[in-house]
Amino acid sequence: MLPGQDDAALKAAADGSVPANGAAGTPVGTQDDAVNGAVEAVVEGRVRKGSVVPAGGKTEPAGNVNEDEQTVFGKLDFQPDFKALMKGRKPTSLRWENVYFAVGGRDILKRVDGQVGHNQLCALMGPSGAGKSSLLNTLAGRMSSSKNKELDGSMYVNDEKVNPIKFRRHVAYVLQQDSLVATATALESLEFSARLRLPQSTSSEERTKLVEDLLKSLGLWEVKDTMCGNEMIRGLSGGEMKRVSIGVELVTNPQVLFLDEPTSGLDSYSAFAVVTILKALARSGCAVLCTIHQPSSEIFNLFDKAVVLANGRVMYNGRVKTLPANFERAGLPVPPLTNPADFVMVLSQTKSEKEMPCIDEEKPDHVPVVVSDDARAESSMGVGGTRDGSSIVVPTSSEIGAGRQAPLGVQLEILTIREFRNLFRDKPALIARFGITIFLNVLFGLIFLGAGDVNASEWNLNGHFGALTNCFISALFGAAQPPLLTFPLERVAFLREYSTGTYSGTPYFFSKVMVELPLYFVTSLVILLIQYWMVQFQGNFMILTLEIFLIQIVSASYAFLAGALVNNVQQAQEMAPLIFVPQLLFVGFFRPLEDIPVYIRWVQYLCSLKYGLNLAMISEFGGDRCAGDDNPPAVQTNQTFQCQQLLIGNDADEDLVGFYVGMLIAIFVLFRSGSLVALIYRAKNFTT
Ligand SMILES: Nc1ncnc2c1ncn2[C@@H]1O[C@H](COP(=O)(O)OP(=O)(O)OP(=O)(O)O)[C@@H](O)[C@H]1O
Repeated sequence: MLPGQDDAALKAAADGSVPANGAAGTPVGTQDDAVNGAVEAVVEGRVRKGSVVPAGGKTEPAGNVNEDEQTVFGKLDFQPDFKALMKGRKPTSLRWENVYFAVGGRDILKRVDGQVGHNQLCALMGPSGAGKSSLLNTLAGRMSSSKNKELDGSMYVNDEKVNPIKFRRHVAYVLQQDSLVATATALESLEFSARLRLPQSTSSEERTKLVEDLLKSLGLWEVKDTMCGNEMIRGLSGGEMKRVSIGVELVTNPQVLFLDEPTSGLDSYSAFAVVTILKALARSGCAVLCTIHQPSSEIFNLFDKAVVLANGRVMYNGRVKTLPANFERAGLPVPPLTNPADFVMVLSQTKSEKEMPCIDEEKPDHVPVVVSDDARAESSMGVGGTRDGSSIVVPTSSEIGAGRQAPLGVQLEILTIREFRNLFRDKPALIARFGITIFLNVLFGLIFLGAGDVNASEWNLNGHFGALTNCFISALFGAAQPPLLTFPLERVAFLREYSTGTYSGTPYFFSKVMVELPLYFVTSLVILLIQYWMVQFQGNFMILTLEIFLIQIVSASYAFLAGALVNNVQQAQEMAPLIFVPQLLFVGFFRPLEDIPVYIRWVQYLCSLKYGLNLAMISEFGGDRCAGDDNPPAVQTNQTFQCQQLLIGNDADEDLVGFYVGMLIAIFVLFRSGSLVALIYRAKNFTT
């Protein structure tokens, strides 16, 4: 048995109350209607003894696809087969009734009903703004809570009323935008998901087998070692990426799969491959509902049924095969040689609300006619009962992100491995990071060449001090840039993984810290290795390196907090002045701190540059380090005096080294904690 399978489902399979999925292996689309009907009756009889399945919500026969599908695309060059994944699982049907959603008093979903029958693949269609994503998100338990949103309705799984939020762990949701880690291969992406989302009792052999089966069924075996890629890293094609996104969600063996426009942006063959996979999944027992825009007739015909929304109402709810006949009966025949999908989309966009048909095959006595607005509202209200019976409730913060999770230590280990892999594989970012650091520091070294040589006759304190402050200020600026973008760049992937309970925020956050600390140490070393001898600094090499390291990690803390508070890269970049400008203003160079109004002076305690520079000045100009061994005693005394005056003038007290270090550590802890809280709070309160 594969992990994640339900004991009750296995028991039901054993006692014959459900079909042994895939055992029949009946190819879809090859039977004539009589055979189809017979197979359906058999399957239906075994699955739902004594229950009446409405016409549109028919059970489809289980089995494989791709065996005899007659399409212009021919057959796929791989066999999507999810029987092993869904083995023992009772086929799932999904039904929703009376679903109502309003925002700010505006009705978005006006009490809609629909159903995905056993083994069915259902398309959710409609023009932009019709309410497709709202319905999908509602059923997936992903609707956000807020004062101005009203949500109501009922959802049933295998005819049992469920709360979509409580049912979330059995649901997989594939977003329109692929949110995969660019440097992870297809295999690693699935392994990551399997390692963190499968029960910890799953053996590594079971996990490996599951991931391999999935890669083969998704047609990804040949490209399993290719990185997902992004704009900078060449990787998988769009269709392959989409299949990886589906695979990442399938590892949990979901009962219901929702997809938001899985074919968007794909060429027709890739779209065909994706929908064929979805059909195979449906045939294996998973209820599949996906929004889709303008499918070609080839792809539309792969769907078993369609739910078409227009202006938040159901315009069509029934089988794809019978769609033309149903519209003809409603007096709206599909013109010859017209793709029925195009026809319904045009209809939904051109008819006024009053003229809009309301065809629902699932109503036992449905009469597909154009009904008046009032009558339609009434009939829809009548189906789902009253609001008292609503099972759709808004998730609370604690419910979002909650789910089956590996222990924190395992999460941290796996996330840290992924971070390190990401660091080393993202060569352009690594080269840019170190390339720019080396270039700039060589430039600084040349500009301040020999400025710290206290034995030279042309030594002057201003140049020496300028070299030191420039070294620290540039280290601060350089360190803040990458982390400022870290969270915004990874936000979509993080939210997907967090909302599916793959991991929690704390290990994610600490995995970043684990990678960042050694990285900043190496960067600090590179900075000083270049500048120390070019400038001829006088302080202890290792102490100066540690001070640069400290100022870098504190500076990164501000950037992490800013990054955790924004939604995208652009907003993050706009936050940059907020990090840098106060640092410069509260260092005391432009206006002595005691002259800054007292009610704003406290900001100095949050600015790390001041403490970092005080430490650097003490290391570089403290004691008799400015004297110069080769200088005559008078010059030694003079230079030492100048340096002591510099320390006094800048409030750098050699007795307060511990305080400065403590303040830097305190700022580090404060801002890191702040960014962790912000990250988790925003992720918990984020819903689509
Ligand atoms: N949280 C929300 N706040 C405000 N308006 C919303 C919210 N969710 C949905 N809407 C509005 O509801 C309407 C339906 O949106 P929805 O995203 O469900 O449509 P859709 O059919 O999926 O459209 P598309 O195909 O363009 O994605 C839109 O006008 C949208 O602006």
